[in-house]
Amino acid sequence: MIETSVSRHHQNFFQVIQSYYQLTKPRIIPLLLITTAASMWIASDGKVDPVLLVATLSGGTFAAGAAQTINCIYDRDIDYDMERTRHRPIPSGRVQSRDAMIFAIALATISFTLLTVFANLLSALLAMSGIVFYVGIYTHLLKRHTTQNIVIGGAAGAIPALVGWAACTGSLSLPAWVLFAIVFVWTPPHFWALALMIRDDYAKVGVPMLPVVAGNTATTWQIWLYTLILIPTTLLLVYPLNVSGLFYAVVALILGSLFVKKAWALLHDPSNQQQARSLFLYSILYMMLLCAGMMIDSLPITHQVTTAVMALVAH
Ligand code: HEM
Ligand SMILES: CC(C)=CCC/C(C)=C/CC/C(C)=C/COP(=O)(O)OP(=O)(O)O
Repeated sequence: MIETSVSRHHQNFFQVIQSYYQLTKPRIIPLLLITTAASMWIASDGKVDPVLLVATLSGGTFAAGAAQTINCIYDRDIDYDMERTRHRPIPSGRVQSRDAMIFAIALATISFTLLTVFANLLSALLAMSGIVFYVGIYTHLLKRHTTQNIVIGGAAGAIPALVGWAACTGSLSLPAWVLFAIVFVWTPPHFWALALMIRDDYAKVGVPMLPVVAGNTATTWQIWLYTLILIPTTLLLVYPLNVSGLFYAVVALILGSLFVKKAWALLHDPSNQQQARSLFLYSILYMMLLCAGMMIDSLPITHQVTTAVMALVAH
């Protein structure tokens, strides 16, 4: 079908490496890793074993790379038709589907091995379930069939937080599920803000992304509602769970207020591409800084400083 063998034969070694690298959609992976790291920091009270950290983040990287590669194979038809995705390695003919599948299986195998050997079986199985969920549930079952595709599919992107927790503790307790919920609730505003900007691309290939089916106004309402749920969800770590403290609470509230402000502006101007773009970019910065806030908060020194400051204020 779309695959051509033209360009494949004209690539030098580095271009081949680059093509395989691109299959993993590498720009998204760092943020997935930041959520994993934040989870690990909280799970181990700010004292993460460096070997475990490196092994878990590597395992997470390979699993996410495998998931994205299989997604690239599955979606090659629509990727070819959309401007934004046309130049990906498979639709542009630089990598064959069969080779990409071998690459994905290799990545998944390395991931499973790393996580089982250096962390534990639970974290390895969770990472594999992330691949299965992203490919089987999101890409296959939902993406082309329902406007709720990314809401339910967003669970895949929230699994790395569980992987981090499991790697440190060997189990999944309540805080792990709150971290999962934070990424889960964050995903709809993150993605729909972008979908507002590239609505026509999705419409062209018949992917029923919310703005395509329900329109801009309905989408900004949904973004607004998820944003309102997101803020209290982030605070569950402070109360009632008490695994994060004052520093994180302040960070979460400041970052959250800005999110609400941007979602509110978009709600009142649903067709403003600039606002949508601003919210999309901010969603990424938000998740980075929120996770950084969790990590800093979990450090013993932060606990000492905030306790001292509280004591001063109380006097
Ligand atoms: C079902 C859930 C999600 C969908 C459908 C989605 C979709 C997208 C899309 C289409 C892009 C634009 C990428 C491009 O231009 O090639 C994007 C960008 C991005 N996404 Fe998501 N995303 C989801 C969840 C997540 C999650 C869970 C994370 C990490 C925690 C994440 C992190 C990012 C980042 C960091 C970018 C910016 C990449 C860049 O610099 O271009 N996304 N997302
Ligand atoms: C633990 C583990 C392995 C988890 C996997 C999590 C994972 C890969 C999440 C990615 C979410 C994401 C960026 C979807 C892109 O959607 P899309 O495919 O619709 O984007 P596109 O339109 O750019 O193709």
